[in-house]
Amino acid sequence: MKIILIKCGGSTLEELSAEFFKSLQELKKQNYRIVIIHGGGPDINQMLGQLNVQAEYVNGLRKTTAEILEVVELVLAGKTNRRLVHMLESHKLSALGLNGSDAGLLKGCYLNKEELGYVGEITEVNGELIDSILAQGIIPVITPIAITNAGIKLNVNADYAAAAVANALKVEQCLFVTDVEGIMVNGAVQEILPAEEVENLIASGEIYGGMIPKVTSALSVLQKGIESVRIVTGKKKIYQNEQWFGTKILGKERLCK
Ligand SMILES: Nc1ncnc2c1ncn2[C@@H]1O[C@H](COP(=O)(O)OP(=O)(O)O)[C@@H](O)[C@H]1O
Ligand SMILES: CC(=O)N[C@@H](CCC(=O)OP(=O)(O)O)C(=O)O
Repeated sequence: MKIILIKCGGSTLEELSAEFFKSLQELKKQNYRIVIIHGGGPDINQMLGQLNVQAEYVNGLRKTTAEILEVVELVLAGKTNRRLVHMLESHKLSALGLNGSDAGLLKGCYLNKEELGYVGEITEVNGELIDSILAQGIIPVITPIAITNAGIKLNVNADYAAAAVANALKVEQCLFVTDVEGIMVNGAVQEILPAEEVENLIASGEIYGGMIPKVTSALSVLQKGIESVRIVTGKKKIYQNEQWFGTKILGKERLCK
């Protein structure tokens, strides 16, 4: 089974184009099974703003109090996930919204309870549940909330959640769909970026902010032997006639071949 994991960033959800959905239709016709994990940081911040709650981040991760966790789940599962599933359905792509904390889909543990509060990292993925949905030709659309063994819900950065699911399912392709056409270096979008260069680009500041968890996740996925990881915009097509768009991050072994 050829599985593609697609992470849809909150930055792009409002702007997903008809071409993007057409690409997904084409991928399905080519017998790819699609799994989607979504973000929604901007949606959460908008709601926190309405509630007069200040958003705070440490290294790009949201400090999550019990009150903020409730807002995160309300927004991500109740609004963002619903909207994305509806968009897929309106493009004739059968989709099922899933909260990561249900049926042990995403099991997790605290990342740094003292500093970040209810923020988690994923330790286990219920791959059988995902496989059973994929077997029916349905796209699972996953909200990145994990659950601990003690039944506590945790907020997980969507890029890291995507990497954990990609690694657990051993997907063929992993795509980070965002609001830029790819990774830019000296103002130009890169078609191919060797994994070795990524750390230097972070150190030099060419890769910064929200792109850092994406490339870090990409490297973790490549280390597990997944063939290719791409950063691509949702404003245009991501795939057509066996051609992929965006920046391809190339793993070390691949580069040697
Ligand atoms: N080298 C780079 N090339 C392209 N974008 C970059 C780069 N470094 C940082 N960025 C920023 O990363 C952003 C995407 O990350 P983010 O806003 O967190 O998106 P998402 O919500 O999709 O996860 C881009 O809009 C851009 O501002
Ligand atoms: C722990 C943590 O930071 N969780 C993220 C989850 C959403 C997310 O990652 O959304 P984007 O992909 O749009 O950034 C948050 O609360 O914003």
